[in-house]
Amino acid sequence: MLRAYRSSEVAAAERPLIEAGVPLMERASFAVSTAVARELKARGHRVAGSRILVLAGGGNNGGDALYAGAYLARRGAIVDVACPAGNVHEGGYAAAIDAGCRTVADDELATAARAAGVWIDGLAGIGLRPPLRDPLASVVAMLETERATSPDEPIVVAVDCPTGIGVDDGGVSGPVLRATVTVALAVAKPGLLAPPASRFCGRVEVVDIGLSVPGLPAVAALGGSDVADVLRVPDATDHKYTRGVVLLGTGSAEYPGAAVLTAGGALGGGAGMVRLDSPDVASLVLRTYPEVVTGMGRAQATVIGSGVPATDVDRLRGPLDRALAENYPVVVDAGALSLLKDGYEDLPSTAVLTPHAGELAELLSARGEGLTRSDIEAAPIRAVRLAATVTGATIVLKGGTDVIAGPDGPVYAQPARSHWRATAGAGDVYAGLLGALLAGAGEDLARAGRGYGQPALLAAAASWLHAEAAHSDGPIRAGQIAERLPAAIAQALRG
Ligand SMILES: NC(=O)C1=CN([C@@H]2O[C@H](COP(=O)(O)OP(=O)(O)OC[C@H]3O[C@@H](n4cnc5c(N)ncnc54)[C@H](OP(=O)(O)O)[C@@H]3O)[C@@H](O)[C@H]2O)[C@@H](O)CC1
Ligand SMILES: Nc1ncnc2c1ncn2[C@@H]1O[C@H](COP(=O)(O)OP(=O)(O)O)[C@@H](O)[C@H]1O
Ligand SMILES: [K+]
Repeated sequence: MLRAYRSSEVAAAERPLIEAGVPLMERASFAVSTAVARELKARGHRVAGSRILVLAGGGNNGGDALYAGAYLARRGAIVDVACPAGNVHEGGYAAAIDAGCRTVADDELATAARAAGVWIDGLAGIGLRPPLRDPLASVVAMLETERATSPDEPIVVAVDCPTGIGVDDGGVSGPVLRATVTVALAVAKPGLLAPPASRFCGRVEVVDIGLSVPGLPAVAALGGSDVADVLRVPDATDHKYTRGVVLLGTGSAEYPGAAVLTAGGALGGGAGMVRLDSPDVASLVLRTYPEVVTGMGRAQATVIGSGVPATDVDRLRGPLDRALAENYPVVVDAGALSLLKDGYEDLPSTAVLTPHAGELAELLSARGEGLTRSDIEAAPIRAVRLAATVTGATIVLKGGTDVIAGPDGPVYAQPARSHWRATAGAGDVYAGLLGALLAGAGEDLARAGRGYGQPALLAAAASWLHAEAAHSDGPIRAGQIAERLPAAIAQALRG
């Protein structure tokens, strides 16, 4: 699991170590130099003879970059050092010069940037309060133009974070120096995991510098082994009912395929049984999935709304109210979200809403919170937190990175592995899959009651599996994502 902590929490954890003389900057800069060497090696280059540009701001982030430049110069790299902020970390600068680095004047920076195969971004780290001001804003804009027009893209190694991102809120409010790899010191930061800032980070590597941050992370991203920990694996005592029954109120005469796709998601996600309560589309679903049982009956999780137009959602009130009354999890997707615009004031966290940004904007505005779709896309962490607080429910904001929050606990940010996933029906598969994971835990969730963080964790696990199943180098259909879910589960369990 990648755990991200806010800059104030990192700074507070760092303070006693620095006072005790623990050489954090030495460790951080060594880790950065190692990451640079590894990037060069991966492209068939050696450190010795490589041209490297250190971009150093006036704070400790610049210090890290300068000491890293010194290490690399000692290994034979040709290292240029640019300090465009007007001030510089003195110890780092002295070390760099001592190791043979060359200082680049401001008017030589573009030429030095073009000549270098690697840029080390130490302009600003967790001390940055965005948006970036001049002169750094102009420097970053110039470097981005340089990169866009250069025939050989440089490897950009960001120290702690790409300069310019909203480290704590994941926002992007001005120029950002896009990274190839971000070397996160000690822990990740929210902006490294959550969009839109995370889109500027490249690969995120967290390096151990002997600093741990206490408490729950603000944002987390599950990996395969975390998913394995929350999956319910059947044993010799299980049968179809104990594994979890998913009831689907999905699909309609207008959108019949959504019922097929949610059923595929639920079956592929390991439901013990899938029941379908959508008579209009039952024969179509049975043709693809004869395993599905039609009609009402007991279920440990309910999925409603995928492929159900607003004109037809009233029939879903019954299954929704029943799930809420019995405290069983319910996934409220697509058309069924419109039911929540009126009433349903205080939902439990076992109600999991799966809007895309447009649907979330509508839901929030019905609840008196005037956020537009673009406000939500610009600040998804804030939007899901707000929606979870206002509704009481667990929110899955679907997109290139799924951003998930319950009324308490961390926000989860689960990235797609391939953007070919953005295809019609992929969300239906997700809803069914999530139904299966919730059904597996349904009895426990029903007993645990309100405010319980597990639904968000299960939704994050569903996002990981969905991303894995949708991983593709070319176009993929939603039905194929459903078919690949069993392999994704097997992969998580293999570790
Ligand atoms: N945590 C750890 O474990 C360790 C942390 N370490 C490192 O310390 C870093 C944090 O260092 P930090 O606190 O000195 O701040 P930093 O990121 O260099 O930024 C401050 C500079 O940015 C500037 N600046 C600010 N806002 C700006 C704006 N809008 N536009 C333009 N400029 C702006 C600000 O200028 P000022 O506002 O003061 O004029 C100042 O010059 C951290 O990310 C990591 O790399 C490691 O060395 C050791 C272990
Ligand atoms: N840019 C993107 N890259 C990868 N996945 C995406 C992107 N945008 C959306 N997705 C995913 O595609 C799915 C789309 O769901 P949704 O909008 O509900 O579509 P539908 O209703 O057609 O199924 C979601 O699982 C979402 O996470
Ligand atoms: K940086």
